[in-house]
Amino acid sequence: LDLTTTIGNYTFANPLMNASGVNCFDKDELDAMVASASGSMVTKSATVKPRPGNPEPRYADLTLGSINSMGLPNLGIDYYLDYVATYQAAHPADAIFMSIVGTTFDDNIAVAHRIQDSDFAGLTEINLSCPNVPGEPQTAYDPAQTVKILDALFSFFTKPLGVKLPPFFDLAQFDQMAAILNRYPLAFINTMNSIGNGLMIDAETDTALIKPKGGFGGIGGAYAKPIALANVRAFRQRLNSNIRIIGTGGVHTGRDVYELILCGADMVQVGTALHQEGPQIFARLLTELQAEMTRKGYTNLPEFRGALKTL
Ligand SMILES: C=Cc1c(C(=O)O)[nH]c(=O)[nH]c1=O
Repeated sequence: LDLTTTIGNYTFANPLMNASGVNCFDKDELDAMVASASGSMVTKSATVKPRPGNPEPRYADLTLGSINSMGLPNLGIDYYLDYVATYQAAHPADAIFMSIVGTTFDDNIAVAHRIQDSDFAGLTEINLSCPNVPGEPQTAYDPAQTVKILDALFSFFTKPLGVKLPPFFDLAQFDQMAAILNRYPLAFINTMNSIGNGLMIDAETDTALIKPKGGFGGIGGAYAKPIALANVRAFRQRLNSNIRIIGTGGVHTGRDVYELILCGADMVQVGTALHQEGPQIFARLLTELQAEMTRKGYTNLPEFRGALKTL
């Protein structure tokens, strides 16, 4: 079966990759992604300077997913630029993604300049949806701030650029956000980030599971799947066809991958399940995706991409 998928001038052998923040913090984790069966990979969202992140416990596995308030721990943009420079020299034909984020408007611009001025030849994902920087609202929930950042970025950034979005829950919000995004030459959007500011409790101690923010953290995993399917579908229905879509949220089986593509996804990222199962999950997901395609009589992704039926 043909699992190739394309974003702009980049073609990937298959649509699977990690979600930023999972299995991509340092060289060891990134090398494990390179060794996996994934079609591509993305680095942990990088800030201008390294960050230790929030106090622990800041992550917990849940029966139906995960909760995290990591607080943007990362080794800084220079570390990840070094890693991708080495990677590109060794894999000139394979494109990977770098994720960037700023805790202020100026930092978003500064970290983007670092990529623009580098030899990085892959795709850049700017994170407009980190829910766990105390005191900082998720950028993409503020339309004016989103416009301000995208106006500034596209005044100098010429490399392929996409945005990582938080989930939206109202059709008017889909309309408003899509109208903004359609004004820019985006290579892709990635929908979605974790569902911000959930809360889970330890039954023995009646205590919040994680320490930061009084236990509030982003929710991923099975809890996220219905929201991710809807966000992929809603943006596919609203965005210009030249803006591709990466679908993220709730992937645990090949059928989950299939359903995000059915809703319109070009690439599919795996977060919580990758954290819980490890990079060998990609070989399992590819086997299961191909089994589902065969069951449905498809031999490639465009045959069923966006083909969700409604009653
Ligand atoms: C980059 C910060 C993020 C984090 C974090 O580092 O707390 N967790 C998420 O679930 N999504 C994010 O975008």
